[in-house]
Amino acid sequence: MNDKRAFLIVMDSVGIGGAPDADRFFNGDLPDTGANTIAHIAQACGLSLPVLDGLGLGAALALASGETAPGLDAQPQGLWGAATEISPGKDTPSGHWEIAGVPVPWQWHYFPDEQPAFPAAITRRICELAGTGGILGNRHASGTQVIQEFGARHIQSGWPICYTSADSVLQIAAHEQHFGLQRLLKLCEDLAPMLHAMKVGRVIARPFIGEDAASFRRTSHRRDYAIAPPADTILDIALGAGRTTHAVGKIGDIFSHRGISRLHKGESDADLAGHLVRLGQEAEPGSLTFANFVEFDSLYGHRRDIRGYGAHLEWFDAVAGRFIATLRPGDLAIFTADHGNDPSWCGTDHTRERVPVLGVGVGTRAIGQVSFSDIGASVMAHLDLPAPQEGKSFL
Ligand SMILES: O=P(O)(O)O[C@H]1O[C@H](CO)[C@@H](O)[C@H]1O
Ligand SMILES: [Mn+2]
Ligand SMILES: [Mn+2]
Repeated sequence: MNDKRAFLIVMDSVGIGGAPDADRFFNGDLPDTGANTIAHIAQACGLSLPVLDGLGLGAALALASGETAPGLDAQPQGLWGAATEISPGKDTPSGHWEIAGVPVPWQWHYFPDEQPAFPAAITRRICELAGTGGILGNRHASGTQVIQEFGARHIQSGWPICYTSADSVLQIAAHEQHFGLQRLLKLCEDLAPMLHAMKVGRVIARPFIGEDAASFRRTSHRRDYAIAPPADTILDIALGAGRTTHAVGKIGDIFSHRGISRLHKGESDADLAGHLVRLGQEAEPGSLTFANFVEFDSLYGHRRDIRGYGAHLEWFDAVAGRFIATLRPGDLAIFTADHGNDPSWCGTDHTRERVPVLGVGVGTRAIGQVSFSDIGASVMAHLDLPAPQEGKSFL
């Protein structure tokens, strides 16, 4: 067997602008045209990313969008390029599945930005499963704001807080103790088949703790109940060929737990960084490690926190350096992203953008403009495994 290892690392929402179809995606009434996560953070507060920029982040930014950014001007030393998505959604599963060789072949169902957001049949089903007389929320919302607003009424009435966003999701926030964590997870799991049948991508359990608006806080016990990918992804192909596949962070949930040998979860990106560095040291010959670092998106992008996002990028850059130091000759590591989430943009939703493709282990190489699925095809080529249904290796 080929001993080479592959590491595919998704920096969730770290986009570089330039998506050719950005005008078809919206935050509120405003199209995503011009959104650029990396450029706008760098222009607002400067960025020092010696590792990622050294691989070619600034060069990829200029290639993707024609933008330059202060501090991102190194001569690329790695494999570098920019990837464009074709799936009709700017959500996390669409981005990851396409990276893994399976663009989304259907239109997702989105709930309208109206009140109520959910049709009566869904509300009835939630009430029946939860044993409650109603639901709270029932609209588009930010998850941190919705628990501030409805948390106290939730504790008092016992009704679950149900909300959605510009993504194809139905999210249910409920208190870990007053409602019960296991009860919330069971509710979401039992509700998911109805939603999946209508092409709603995910039902997401959003447990929280605290006793009043000042102390309500979401916990790391979030769980996503996602539609399964419609074809074999690189994880299915690698596992099916007898390779070990490591899923770090949300990857298990995103792929509906298919094609995964071992899950490595954590409370925070800091925990996941520990897993990634350990896997760099320990992952088996021939293995595939697929990691997602979610906090760029969940803590900073959706919260429109430009400085927080910038600081997290700089923290991650140091993690990337520590991880790269563990790699062995023959290994390939690729850093990329699944969509944008420009914290300088209006609204609170993802932004349609191109993403960087930054590789370590194959020398300095400009790959130019590629597609999301070329990333998965390249990982499979590196591992000497069959290509997924879409994509062409750039190696
Ligand atoms: O505001 P919160 O609850 O973090 O929701 C965000 O998280 C969801 C799933 O990733 C997205 O659809 C976005 O709305
Ligand atoms: Mn994402
Ligand atoms: Mn998100």
